[in-house]
Amino acid sequence: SRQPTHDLMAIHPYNPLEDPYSLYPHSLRNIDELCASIVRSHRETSQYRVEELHALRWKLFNREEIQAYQSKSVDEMWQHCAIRLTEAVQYVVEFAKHIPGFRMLSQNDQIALLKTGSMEVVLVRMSRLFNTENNTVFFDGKFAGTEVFKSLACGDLITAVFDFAHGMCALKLTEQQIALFSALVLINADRPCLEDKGRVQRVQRSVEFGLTHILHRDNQESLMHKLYQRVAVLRSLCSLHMEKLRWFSQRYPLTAHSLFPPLYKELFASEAELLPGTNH
Ligand SMILES: CCS(=O)(=O)c1ccc(CNC(=O)N2CC3(CCCC3)c3nc(-c4c(OC)ncnc4C4CC4)ccc32)cc1
Repeated sequence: SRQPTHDLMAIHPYNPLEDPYSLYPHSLRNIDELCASIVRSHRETSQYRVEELHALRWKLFNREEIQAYQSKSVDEMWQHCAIRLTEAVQYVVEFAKHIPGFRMLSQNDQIALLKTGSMEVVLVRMSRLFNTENNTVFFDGKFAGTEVFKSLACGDLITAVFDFAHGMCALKLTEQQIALFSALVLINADRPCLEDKGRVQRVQRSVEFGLTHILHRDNQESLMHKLYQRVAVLRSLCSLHMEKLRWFSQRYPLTAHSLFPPLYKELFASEAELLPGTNH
């Protein structure tokens, strides 16, 4: 039976006879072109190429550098991380803009999808920054273990992020599979506050078809089910993050509301907090 929370990965049976193009009136001639444009967009906006990360994988923070991170105050470290995360989200916004069909959606729906999906895509992409051999993540130019994030005072969240990344790395996804999976995480017709759900659904279906097409071609249809499960973990990770963010904003209101990068107000502030006139 279809579990309601996982309809994002509704299994779309691969039917080679069905011409995907006939289903989705896109400017693209066929499903290969759709996949190619999403993969190209992922490559151009992935912030770090896997080859670069591989070359840097043993560049670790030394004792002094770790000490420096750990002696930051909670709000200093959150602010420092916020800047890094905002950079990562901006690349995801660029990625979204080149997903065929995304720009055809209304401004409101584009913001609504990014508001709820950009953090999820950042987390999927973060799994590419992991070196599972020494349990470190590429952060601030070097590879960092969980101890670097101690002063964030949210060890459970960091542990959950590291665990999620290990789970993603275990799937050994190719860049093409990560590209299509990221697009599918973003284009989700069940996100709240969508004006034209039907239109988002059509774009979602074409991306779903692209992912099943790629997995069929790679002879890895079994991955779909595992990606299915990853989406559920992503959701819980993001709600844990929002919970920490609420805790942090209450404890350090000044930092959260004035120092967090403007993207915060754009993407994460609740409607009530949005400055008048910035409503889309
Ligand atoms: C989104 C733009 S925004 O609205 O302005 C915005 C909104 C919220 C925050 C506060 N959260 C935060 O800073 N977080 C949370 C998390 C850890 C849990 C989930 C992602 C994280 N991760 C990183 C990060 C990495 O950021 C690019 N890159 C590698 N590693 C890491 C750390 C292992 C977690 C760096 C900051 C960071 C900041 C900014």
